[in-house]
Amino acid sequence: MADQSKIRNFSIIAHIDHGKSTLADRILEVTKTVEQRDMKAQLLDSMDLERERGITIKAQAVRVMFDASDGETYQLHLIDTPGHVDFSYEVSRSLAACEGALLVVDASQGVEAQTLANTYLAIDGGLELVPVLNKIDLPGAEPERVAGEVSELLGEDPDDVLRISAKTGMGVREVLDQLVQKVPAPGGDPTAAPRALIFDSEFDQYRGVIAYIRVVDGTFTKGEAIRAMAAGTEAEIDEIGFFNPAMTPTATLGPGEVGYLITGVKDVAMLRVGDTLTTKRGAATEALPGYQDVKPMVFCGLFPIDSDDYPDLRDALEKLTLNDAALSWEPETSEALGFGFRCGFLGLLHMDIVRERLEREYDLELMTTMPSVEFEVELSSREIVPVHNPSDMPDPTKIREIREPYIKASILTPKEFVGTIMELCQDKRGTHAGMQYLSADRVQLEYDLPLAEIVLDFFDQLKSRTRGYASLDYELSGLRASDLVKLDILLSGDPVDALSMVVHRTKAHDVGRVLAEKLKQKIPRQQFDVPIQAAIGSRVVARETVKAYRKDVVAKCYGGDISRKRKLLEKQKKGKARMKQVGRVEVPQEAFLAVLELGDTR
Ligand SMILES: Nc1nc2c(ncn2[C@@H]2O[C@H](COP(=O)(O)OP(=O)(O)OP(=O)(O)O)[C@@H](O)[C@H]2O)c(=O)[nH]1
Repeated sequence: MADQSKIRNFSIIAHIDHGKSTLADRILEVTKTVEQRDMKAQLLDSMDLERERGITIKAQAVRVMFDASDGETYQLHLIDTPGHVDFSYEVSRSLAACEGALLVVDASQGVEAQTLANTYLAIDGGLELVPVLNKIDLPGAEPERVAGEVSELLGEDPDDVLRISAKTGMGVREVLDQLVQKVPAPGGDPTAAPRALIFDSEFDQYRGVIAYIRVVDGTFTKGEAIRAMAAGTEAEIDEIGFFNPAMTPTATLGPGEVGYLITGVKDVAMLRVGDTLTTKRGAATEALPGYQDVKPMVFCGLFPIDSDDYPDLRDALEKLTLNDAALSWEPETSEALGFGFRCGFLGLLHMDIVRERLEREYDLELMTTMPSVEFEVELSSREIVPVHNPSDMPDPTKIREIREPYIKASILTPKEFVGTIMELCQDKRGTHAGMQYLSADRVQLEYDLPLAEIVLDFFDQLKSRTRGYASLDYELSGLRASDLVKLDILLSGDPVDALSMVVHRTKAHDVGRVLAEKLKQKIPRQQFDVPIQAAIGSRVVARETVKAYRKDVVAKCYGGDISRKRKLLEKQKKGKARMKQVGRVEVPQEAFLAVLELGDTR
């Protein structure tokens, strides 16, 4: 068994694009875990989608052997963490599997919102941090300034902060040397009842669920019967091993070691991230801390364009759920769109990824309705009902109170943009909750904001107002009562359920007006006039008309936007326009997402 004192478990944490994957690749090279010629760029990002989007979705864990300059050989486990706020629970579990973390900061950018959020997570988890300035090969690098920011954050001497280039490999060895000195060896009792943390789990078509584990106490051996303490799942270990970076079976994993475990279990929900594994014989009685059921935050309807595809969509969702415990769905029937599913996601990015996988891997053509959050509605009868579909909103006369989820947002920005960001936050019903200077030029703003506003277009607007310089991180802070109303859209006099939305009363008029205008641009001319109305209850607040088709009108001109969220819309333009017959009216997919563009004109 491995010498526990020579094990080091660490993650790399960084803001998106600061070079985490590149540094991980260099570490594999420096330690000769992979030969340079075998090195595929960004080996750790295994899914195609990830590589294409350039973001890390799944945590991975690689064992590397490092001959340090102190003459000792260390067994390092590098645990890669997801880089997006949607997956923050997975990040927290990956960090819980480590004693230390490399904090990578782009020397040409500086500390960003996610750098801060991850740093706080790591500090809360008691991790030892090794800060690193990356990309010093760039002409625009400002290592002195950024070292100052890092030292503000961690209290380090700025001169001790390593300066490296993950691209050229410069300084990477020194990083590992500093790491083995600073980060403590894992504690853990080899004789205690066995416990291991599942920090990630994924479904493999051939092998079933692969659980990524960090052994805390005792040992786990092939053939042994195990139990997941929160889920109650019982199974036998078919294979246990580590990543080198290929899966390498071994006989046992002991305290402090990181690896994988295969049991034949076929559903990731049975071996969930955050759960504690123990052995059936000599079982531990106390689970490791920090288990949480992840809850979906954002919901939307997914409907097949061709209603014959409904069973295929169900199959595809069932398969995806095997691999994604955070994805939830239930059948939904819409008068406008027919049979489909109401799906719940961790956030907008998660939603985008799932939708894309359904279309790409399962070859489905889908209509997506606008994203919504989950409201809590207290009826006059005091009964409390969750509502995550605007069309399910109860009759207003029966409602005592509607509560909506709020977030605490942390925004990092150069100080010149503070004014415009405050304006944006106020427009999004935010309340100011604090402001600090991180350095002479960089400011951290804190706001309490309704999640519903963030879900729509907050992030895009933040980026465009600050030319990409501001960064955002947030966490859920609870529910608050709000004066919300349901806004209905009627086409040719018929309400279209899939276009309903829940908005704040003070904004209902403006939103109704802009939405009607947007829909007018999106809905192509038909053989007859199509009146578009926005209404609160029976009160019409806005009206537009799509005039009947005339011969000289050739095609619709679709507006163009370039942000990530609107790629959703972009994509439609490339292929044939997706249309759905709603009553007498042909409605394109874009119309159902028109609400995402509201912010442009508001
Ligand atoms: N010039 C230079 N570019 C670098 C360096 N390290 C990374 N990059 C580039 O920066 C970009 C982002 O690097 P990644 O390693 O993908 O960043 P990441 O932090 O893993 O990003 P996510 O996985 O999206 O969180 C890539 O284009 C890299 O080639 C460096 O030291 N110097």
